Amino acid sequence: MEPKTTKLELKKFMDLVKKRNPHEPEYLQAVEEVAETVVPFILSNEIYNGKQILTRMVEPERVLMFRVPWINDSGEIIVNRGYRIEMNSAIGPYKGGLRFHPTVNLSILKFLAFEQVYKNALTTLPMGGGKGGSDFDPKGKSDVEIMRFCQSFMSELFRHIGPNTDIPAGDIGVGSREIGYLFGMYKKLRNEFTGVLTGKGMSWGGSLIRPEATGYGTVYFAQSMLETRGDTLKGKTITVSGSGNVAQYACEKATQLGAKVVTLSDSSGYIYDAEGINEDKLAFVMNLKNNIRGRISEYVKEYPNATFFAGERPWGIKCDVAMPCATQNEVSGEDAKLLLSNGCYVISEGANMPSTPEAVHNFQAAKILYAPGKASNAGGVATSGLEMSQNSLRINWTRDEVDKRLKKIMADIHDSCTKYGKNENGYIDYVRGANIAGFVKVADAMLAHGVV
Ligand SMILES: NC(=O)C1=CN([C@@H]2O[C@H](COP(=O)(O)OP(=O)(O)OC[C@H]3O[C@@H](n4cnc5c(N)ncnc54)[C@H](O)[C@@H]3O)[C@@H](O)[C@H]2O)C=CC1
Ligand SMILES: O=C(O)CCC(=O)C(=O)O
Repeated sequence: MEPKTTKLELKKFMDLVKKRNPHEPEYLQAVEEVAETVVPFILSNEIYNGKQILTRMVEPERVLMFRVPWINDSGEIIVNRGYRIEMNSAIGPYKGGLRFHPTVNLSILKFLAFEQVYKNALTTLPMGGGKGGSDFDPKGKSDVEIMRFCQSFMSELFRHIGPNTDIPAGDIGVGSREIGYLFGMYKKLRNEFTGVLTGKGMSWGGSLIRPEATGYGTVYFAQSMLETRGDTLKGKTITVSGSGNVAQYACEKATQLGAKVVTLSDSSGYIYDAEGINEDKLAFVMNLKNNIRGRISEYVKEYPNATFFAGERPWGIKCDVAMPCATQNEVSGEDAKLLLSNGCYVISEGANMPSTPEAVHNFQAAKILYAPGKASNAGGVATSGLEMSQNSLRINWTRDEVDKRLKKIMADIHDSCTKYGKNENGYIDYVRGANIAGFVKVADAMLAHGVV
């Protein structure tokens, strides 16, 4: 018997999602942004209509929530909460990062996991979507505390993941140090050496260019957008937010391509360096953030020509291109107006969902080149996919080989966005393009698999 089909309606659909996910504002925001473009597409494409595909997609395949007890350096027992959202495995094993940050909750991880499903589909690689993490705050913790926490976290997570099941990686607060501790514990518990995590160190299964990939990819995507207008990054002034992994390598690649990056930030404020953050200054920031783990305000002590603005975000600084690379909802509607009034005409998001719906609306209404994170920051997870391929083949590609593949993937994502997002007047709606291209790939697989 054929299942009974029910026609999709945006309002009814969103009412249902809101009812099922109360108190999850970030998740509802991410779903609504996709539904606004995908529902009309479903309604005009008979094969998807009535199959409840979107209704199935917004229900995670599995949500894991667990206790993470550990002992701090003062001998106290601390209890954090761990999560893994296994969102969708239609096109491959669950894949996506782990976030350690005090703000982590179910809403944030579900929004990230949902975005990851679409993003991973865009990469053209066989990866489903997932995300996880903990409300653990790595700030101010000793190295040994970080290790103990990671070991406790993995002592539960290990039974749910595997190289063909679910492959976590880094995100905010999880870098190469944490991946090392997590991998060590997984290896001990399972007694096997496999590519169960990506972002690994080079001597134990990592890929060249993975640390750089998200930031580089965001810049490559900006380049592709500029090309549609016969333009390049050379000579452009860029504002970047964040000063972590994504921000650092966005700054590096943009500078290599002849642009001038004038800002970086962290949760305490931003620095403005009108002369540009060149290679030497970036090396200072990398040491400050990756080794010393200090605040971005230290920058102005080393480079007194720069200014630190406490508690502010960098969107009031005049620029041609903005790359938000810190966190979700860091660009408000008002920030967007400010960027536009100062002449900014390219936004390439390195972070996940950094622009509020009002900001996205303002960018699109002004017909500037605006790329949502699920397209422009997909280079990180794509290179994780390349790390998985190298692990399976038991080989290591050269830096040039991985970078060449990353560039091609980012160009292909740009093509997919253009295919589904180009309006009759020639304007490319990258939000619609990314959402529909991602949806089609996952939906086709779900249709083939039946109602499961
Ligand atoms: N690491 C990766 O490969 C990928 C990361 N992303 C996204 O990029 C963004 C940055 O991640 P990473 O650079 O990996 O993390 P990170 O931990 O290396 O750096 C995070 C940066 O954001 C800043 N930040 C965090 N919360 C903030 C807040 N509330 N206000 C202002 N600044 C804040 C931190 O100070 C830090 O500079 C996140 O949205 C993440 O989801 C997206 C794709 C891949
Ligand atoms: O490399 C990965 O698997 C995860 C990257 C990630 O978390 C993201 O794309 O947001």
